[in-house]
Amino acid sequence: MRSYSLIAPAKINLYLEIISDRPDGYHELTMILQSIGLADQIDVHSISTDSIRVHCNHSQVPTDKSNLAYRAAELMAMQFPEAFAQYGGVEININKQIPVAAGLAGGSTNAAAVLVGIDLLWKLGLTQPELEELGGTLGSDVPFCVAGGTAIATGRGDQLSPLPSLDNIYIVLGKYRSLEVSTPWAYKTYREQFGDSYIRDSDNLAARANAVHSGAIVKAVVDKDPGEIAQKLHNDLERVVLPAYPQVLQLREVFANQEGVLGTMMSGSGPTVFALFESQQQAELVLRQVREAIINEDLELFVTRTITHGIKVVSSV
Ligand SMILES: C[C@](O)(CO)[C@H](O)COP(=O)(O)OP(=O)(O)OC[C@H]1O[C@@H](n2ccc(N)nc2=O)[C@H](O)[C@@H]1O
Ligand SMILES: Nc1ncnc2c1ncn2[C@@H]1O[C@H](COP(=O)(O)OP(=O)(O)OP(=O)(O)O)[C@@H](O)[C@H]1O
Repeated sequence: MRSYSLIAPAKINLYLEIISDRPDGYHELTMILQSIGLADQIDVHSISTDSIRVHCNHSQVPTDKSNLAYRAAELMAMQFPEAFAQYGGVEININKQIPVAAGLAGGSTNAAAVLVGIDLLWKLGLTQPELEELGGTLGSDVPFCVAGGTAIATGRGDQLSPLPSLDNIYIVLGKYRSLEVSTPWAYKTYREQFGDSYIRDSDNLAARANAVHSGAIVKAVVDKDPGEIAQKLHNDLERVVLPAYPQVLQLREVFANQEGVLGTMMSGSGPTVFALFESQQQAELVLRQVREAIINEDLELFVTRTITHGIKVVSSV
């Protein structure tokens, strides 16, 4: 095969708790990550020159080396120079549907798809843990994007433990097109404001265990109880992003006041806000109500749902 098309789903954070900072400059986290139906399509194919080329239909997405998909291809070329020499270069087409810089792991899932696609193109036969490990060198969210489904993520977000799959919880996503939140800014601001409460004593296991409060939502996920999951949603980064972005706070409040919303929260470092629903009908109704409550063409709204997979191959030629 010389060409693969892959679906690269976005993620939301059902839970994000910051435990402490780390010597490597990252933060120690406890998260629950969830793949959702909103996805980009990534096409990868071999080309005769020994170069990496990226094309994208979205004007805000760079196509040079700063694109995470480009960096994923470059990493594969460096790790597997013989395969790169044998199969030649790679052309990557990104059909972007996931809002950019939105807290939905758009770049990370594109990178994950390129790792999976090149593994297939070059017949490397890498295992999922090997792909996840490579992904971790590109970004903290990339290993989850390879695996997908529902998972607890610890460490800097790259250590994954799968949870039972959550299928068909319906979701409305809201994002202001012109608002972007920088992930490094969000973590840095959090550290400046709340760093005093970090548990830095790595030997004090009891203190670290007490610092993690994810037990109730993990139980709700294991019980597959959407109402209970929605009650236990949590994201520490809301503490810095909501005060700095009043529009995001307002959107969250509008969601919270709609009938049928099980729960609402900001995803990752934002600014996307999501709300959870029992049915697609309720989700579509609330989308229309929010559109009427906030008359602003800058606000984009999507209905989607939880899904049980990460990167998926849809065709090969
Ligand atoms: C906000 C989340 O999307 C939630 O899933 C992730 O924690 C961020 O994942 P990501 O975008 O893949 O992040 P990376 O590319 O690894 O890191 C971007 C920047 O975010 C900060 N960062 C990220 C992850 C982490 N555990 N601690 C951090 O402090 C660091 O400043 C880092 O330089
Ligand atoms: N393939 C890509 N898709 C989208 N953005 C990319 C990509 N590669 C690089 N970028 C750059 O990365 C920045 C962050 O975009 P991205 O959509 O990945 O953010 P995000 O969803 O907030 O990520 P995360 O949830 O992992 O923190 C953008 O401003 C964009 O310039």
